[in-house]
Amino acid sequence: MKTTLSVIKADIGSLAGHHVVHPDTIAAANKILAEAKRNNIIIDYYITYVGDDLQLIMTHNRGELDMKVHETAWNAFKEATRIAKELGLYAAGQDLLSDSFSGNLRGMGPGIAEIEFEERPSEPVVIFMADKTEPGAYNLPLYKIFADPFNTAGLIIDPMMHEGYKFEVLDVYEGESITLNTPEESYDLLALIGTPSRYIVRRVYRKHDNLQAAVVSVERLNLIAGKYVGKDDPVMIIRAQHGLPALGEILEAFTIPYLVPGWMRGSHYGPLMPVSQKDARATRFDGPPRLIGLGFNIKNGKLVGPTDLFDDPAFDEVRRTAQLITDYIRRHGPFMPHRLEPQEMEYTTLPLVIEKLKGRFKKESDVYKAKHSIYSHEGSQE
Ligand SMILES: O=C(COP(=O)(O)O)[C@@H](O)[C@H](O)[C@H](O)COP(=O)(O)O
Repeated sequence: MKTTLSVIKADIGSLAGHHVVHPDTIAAANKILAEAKRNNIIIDYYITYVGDDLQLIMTHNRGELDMKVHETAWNAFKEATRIAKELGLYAAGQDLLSDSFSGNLRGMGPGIAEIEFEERPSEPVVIFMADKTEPGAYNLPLYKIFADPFNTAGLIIDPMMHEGYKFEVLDVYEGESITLNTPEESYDLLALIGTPSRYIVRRVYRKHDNLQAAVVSVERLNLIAGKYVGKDDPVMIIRAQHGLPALGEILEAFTIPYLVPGWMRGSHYGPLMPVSQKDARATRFDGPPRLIGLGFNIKNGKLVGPTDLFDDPAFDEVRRTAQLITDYIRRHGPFMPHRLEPQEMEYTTLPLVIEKLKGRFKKESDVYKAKHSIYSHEGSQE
């Protein structure tokens, strides 16, 4: 029988601002998941958080997008929201865009990463969870892990990996997807995923046997809601070892605190800082964007672990570099390239401010007029 690993997350309200999940809301979600386990809807579960996002990690045999599993997650988020409201936590129920559950959670606000597989004799998985950024933030490490031999030695050395991997990329503006093969189509792949706000790596497969190796939650909240409702704060599952990238090759991709969009008001680029669970809280300028990584083994659907992967001095220098980048880029204040580009600011509250100034602009010669508005997607470079 196949096992499904479902990681479903939502911001249902947090303590002292968009900062950290409150333990009482975790306890509320725990009651619902414990009951689902007793009723054999799920086999096992683990609940955690990164910043203000509540993370439900569940195993079962029901496949992806299963109604009962998704309803369980929905009920857990609803119950946690009820407690968040009782405690007066900030932005209670923020990511629950709908009032009632209908079939599965797609398009309802929570982020979803699910993967169904035949368990190998030993099944190591890594779950990454980020706060104050968006799904395209995983494009860069996924490329490094599955396509860059300077990161992943196994691409050269291990015959099971040597043929390469297939990347399924979603265009979130057009609602289309494309699958590209590496290494032969690497440049085409990079041409797309170098624009991570639009082209998001959703799944990765090993080429020679189609084994699925990775999945990302691709929901972009603001595109779904049509307005700013917080950042998507994506999760990613990667299967490791024995013909897949080794744990250390997966973690190697996070040794540079690369710049991601998000941070304060979802409107700024900042370094993605890998931290331990105890530091998974947004502080400086509501950030900097944080990433945690938990490692598990899955045996007959049971979750063995976790191990807190960035709780390690080997990542101290990465964090220090992230602080230096933070200091440097913060000095740009409201100026690009710290602040996001206009197309992305469209989903924040900035257009309301600009709208107010509209009547005060005076007509000038057409020489100064561009063919397209910078706030319109039409005719843009993307
Ligand atoms: O990005 C943020 C929240 O995103 P998140 O909830 O983590 O998805 C924060 O920086 C807020 O935008 C900021 O704290 C202002 O919040 P409000 O006062 O507008 O709620």
